[in-house]
Formats: sequence, structure tokens, C-alpha cells
Amino acid sequence: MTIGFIGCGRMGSALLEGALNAKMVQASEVWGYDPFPGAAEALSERLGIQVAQDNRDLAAQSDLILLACKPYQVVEILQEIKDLLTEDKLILSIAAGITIPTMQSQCPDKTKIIRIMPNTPSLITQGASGIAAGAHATEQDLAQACKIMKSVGLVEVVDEDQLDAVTSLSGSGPAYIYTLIESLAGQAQQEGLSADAALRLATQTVIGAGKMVEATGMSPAELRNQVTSPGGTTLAGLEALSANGFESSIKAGVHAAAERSREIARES
Ligand SMILES: NC(=O)C1=CN([C@@H]2O[C@H](COP(=O)(O)OP(=O)(O)OC[C@H]3O[C@@H](n4cnc5c(N)ncnc54)[C@H](OP(=O)(O)O)[C@@H]3O)[C@@H](O)[C@H]2O)C=CC1
Ligand SMILES: O=C(O)[C@@H]1CCC=N1
Repeated sequence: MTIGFIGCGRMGSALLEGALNAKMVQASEVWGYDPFPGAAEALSERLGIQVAQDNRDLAAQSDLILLACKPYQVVEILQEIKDLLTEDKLILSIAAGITIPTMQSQCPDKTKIIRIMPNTPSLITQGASGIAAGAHATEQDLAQACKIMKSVGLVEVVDEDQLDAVTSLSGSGPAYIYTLIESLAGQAQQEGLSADAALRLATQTVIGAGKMVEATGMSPAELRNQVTSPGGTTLAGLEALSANGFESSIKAGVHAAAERSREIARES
């Protein structure tokens, strides 16, 4: 099985490197193309992947073609490689908001398409992805795509119309969490900690809390109660968070990202 990465930017290279680290694929079976000078070449030097001359060369060499370009480039790229899309090839797209029907309309009738919404922690096999299969993709194709994504993290198979929600949660989510870590550490500095110690403690707190949800099977509300002593510090912190719109801010952020994903779909 050969995999071609169309676009070797932030997410394409994270997935590529994650899948190689997880030994899901061998470097000699991976092709990359990116018009940004040196992008694919740098991955080739560091990881040993093959560099395609262009997207047509990549499409001809690859059994699986993974679209990791920007959303607005997907249609143009599919038009460019359309005549090379034989029935045995599988298109995987990670582009936010670009629907399977939009892609299908640019491809030969029976083209097999699967949409994936990954996230950048896939680079360190801690990803969280949603996957939806198009009408012509088989169970085996879906299983293969899931296997690739499971090699770099958690996978949820969803209906295509749920991918906007996945995008707004786990796709964009790492950025929300980085903002949370930054804010936690920034204020802890104001309260007297060094910048380094504050960042380390904030980071481990986020990791530890996430792992508690995973490991205990308890709800976030139950776990929150365990931390919150009557009349104590946590209660004071939670009340101030609530009074300053913490929960509603997070909900508004997730909603705005989902709406933007739907908007990209309408524009394409
Ligand atoms: N970053 C993230 O956390 C996530 C991103 N995604 C999706 O992944 C996709 C890529 O995002 P991201 O990696 O952040 O973006 P990047 O801009 O980092 O990567 C996209 C790459 O594609 C290249 N490119 C441009 N035109 C072509 C072309 N014709 N053929 C091949 N490659 C091309 C770009 O080159 P150049 O810079 O020269 O234009 C760039 O290097 C997007 O569709 C996004 O929605 C999904 C989940 C998470
Ligand atoms: O910001 C974006 O549009 C992409 C999709 C999800 C994460 N990054």
C-alpha cells in the first residue's frame, strides 16, 4: 500500500510523521508533494519519504491519496488529478468543511472517498479524529482509514453531517486548550510562580485532569466535586470562572468553529 500526501504543511506532516512513528507505513511507501519550496524535500531528508514531481505524479504512484491542502484548494486539485482516479484508489480528505458530495462531483462516478477530521496531537500519537465514509467507499476502505488514524490516536466513526461538530471540538480544540494553558500559567505567574514552573504545572494539570476522565470513567461533574471542598479555594475559583462567562465562552467558541465549518461547506 502506498500513501500520497497532497500538502505537507502542518497537519499533513503531523499525520505523515505520526503514521511513520507508529510504524503504520514505511517511508519508502509514502509520497509527498507540496508546492511550497522545500516542504516535501525537508520531510524526505528527515524521514526518508519519496518526493513526487507534482500532484499528478503523486496520484499515479499512490493507492491512497490524502488531501492535506487548504480547503479552498481541494476542488482544483481533484480536477488536476481526476483522470488518474481509477476505481481502486481511495481518496482521504482532511480539509475542513469540504463535503464528500463536493469532492464526488469533481471525481469519476465511483471514486471512493473518505473524510477525516484529525488534530495536530496525531504527531505524538495522541490524536482525536472523526471519520465518515462516502457512498462508494467499502467497509474495508473505512477499516483501512480507521487503522491509519488509530495508529496516531483515538478514532470516532461518525455520519458526515457530524463532522462540523468534530471539527469544532477535536479539530480546533487543541488551540482552545493551548489558550487555557497559557491563561492558567500566565495568571499563576502573576500570583508568584516562575514562568517555567507555571507552564509545567499548568500543562500537567490539563494532562492529569484529562487522564482522570479517561481512567476513572467518572463524569467531569463528579470529578469536579471531588476537587471542590466546601468553602475552599476551588469553589472560589469556579464561582469567579462562572461569573466571568467561562462555560458560555467555551460553548460560543465551539459553536463559532462549527458554524465556520458549515460556512466553508456552503462556499465550496
Ligand atoms: N492544522 C490543523 O490543526 C488541522 C488542519 N486540518 C485541515 O488540514 C488541511 C491543511 O491544514 P494545515 O496543515 O493547517 O495547512 P498548511 O497551510 O500548513 O498546509 C497546507 C499545505 O498545502 C500546500 N499546498 C498549496 N497548494 C497545493 C497544491 N496545489 N498541491 C499540494 N499542496 C498544496 C500548502 O503550500 P503553500 O503554503 O505554498 O500554499 C501548504 O504547505 C486544511 O484543509 C485544514 O482544514 C484538519 C484538522 C486539523
Ligand atoms: O483552523 C482550521 O480551519 C483547521 C481545521 C481544524 C483545525 N484547524
